Amino acid sequence: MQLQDKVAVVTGAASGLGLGSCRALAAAGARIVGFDRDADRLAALRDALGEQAMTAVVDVADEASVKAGIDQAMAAFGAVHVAVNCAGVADSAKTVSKGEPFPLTTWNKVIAVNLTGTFNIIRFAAVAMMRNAPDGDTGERGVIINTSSGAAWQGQVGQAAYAASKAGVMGLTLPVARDLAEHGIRVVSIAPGLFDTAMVAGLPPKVSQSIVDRMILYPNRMGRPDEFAALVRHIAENTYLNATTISVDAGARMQAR
Ligand SMILES: CC(=O)CC(=O)SCCNC(=O)CCNC(=O)[C@H](O)C(C)(C)COP(=O)(O)OP(=O)(O)OC[C@H]1O[C@@H](n2cnc3c(N)ncnc32)[C@H](O)[C@@H]1OP(=O)(O)O
Ligand SMILES: NC(=O)C1=CN([C@@H]2O[C@H](COP(=O)(O)OP(=O)(O)OC[C@H]3O[C@@H](n4cnc5c(N)ncnc54)[C@H](O)[C@@H]3O)[C@@H](O)[C@H]2O)C=CC1
Repeated sequence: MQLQDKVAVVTGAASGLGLGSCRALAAAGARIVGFDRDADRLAALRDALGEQAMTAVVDVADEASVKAGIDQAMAAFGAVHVAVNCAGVADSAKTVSKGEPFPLTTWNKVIAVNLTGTFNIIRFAAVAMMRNAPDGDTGERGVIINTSSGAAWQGQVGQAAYAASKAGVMGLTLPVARDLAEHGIRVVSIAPGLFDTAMVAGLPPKVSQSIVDRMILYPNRMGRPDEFAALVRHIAENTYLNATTISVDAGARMQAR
């Protein structure tokens, strides 16, 4: 899809990989609709991108909030062509810790944001995309890009909920792509390794340091949000990519710890 003057909804837009995606898609000429639950940092995004962007405080886990956000995007820009799911949380705990079972509140939160939240955006964005006229050459109406994680295959100690949520994102990619193919809507997920964002800054330093020291092949460093965003842009622009999950991880392979 040519991104010039298209409309891209990005969740988790106030930080990290979502913010990087907003910048990259804006640089390609798209108008940006940034969703996040963090109102203050969304204002910074709007200030940075000016009239090319609008933002809305949206909780992706909440159906009514997502519907209202997509309605706002339609009212402001008249269409949705691209949806990028980056909102996510990484709360971790061991399955049993100090004799106590994994807190179900943590499980429910991680699944609600990472998995249900992704599907909420998919559902409402797809309805909006179906209103687009098909591209004259390709028949394309839209593209949905999800963020899974290397943890979907290789979750570490403490990542049961997170890994399950990200495996869920990977798992829904093919059936949703099949559901939406007849409408000219593609669905592709990205499985990042370790990227330098607020989420990773929140991990115990021992955890992130041991990944950088021992588990990343080459280049031996964390990824930068612009390196993730370059892949988002490529997926949006390359109409032949569909129904798959692409790793961007410098060859990282997680050990137990
Ligand atoms: C964000 C992405 O999408 C990409 C990724 O997933 S990259 C992978 C990110 N990994 C994680 O998020 C791991 C999550 N797990 C954890 O943070 C921790 O395991 C936990 C907080 C859940 C439990 O930690 P804990 O209660 O200290 O567990 P415990 O078994 O007692 O730990 C023993 C030791 O191993 C260390 N350890 C635990 N998990 C570790 C890990 N994954 N890597 C390195 N060291 C680890 C602990 O720091 C502790 O060290 P000390 O004894 O020196 O304090
Ligand atoms: N940073 C990394 O190494 C990796 C990140 N990921 C995934 O990439 C995505 C982006 O993560 P980062 O940019 O690293 O994290 P981040 O913490 O920098 O950004 C996540 C954003 O999501 C927002 N958010 C959280 N819950 C929300 C909700 N319910 N509704 C709306 N917004 C919400 C936060 O406010 C924040 O702005 C997440 O899905 C994460 O799981 C996957 C693999 C690796």
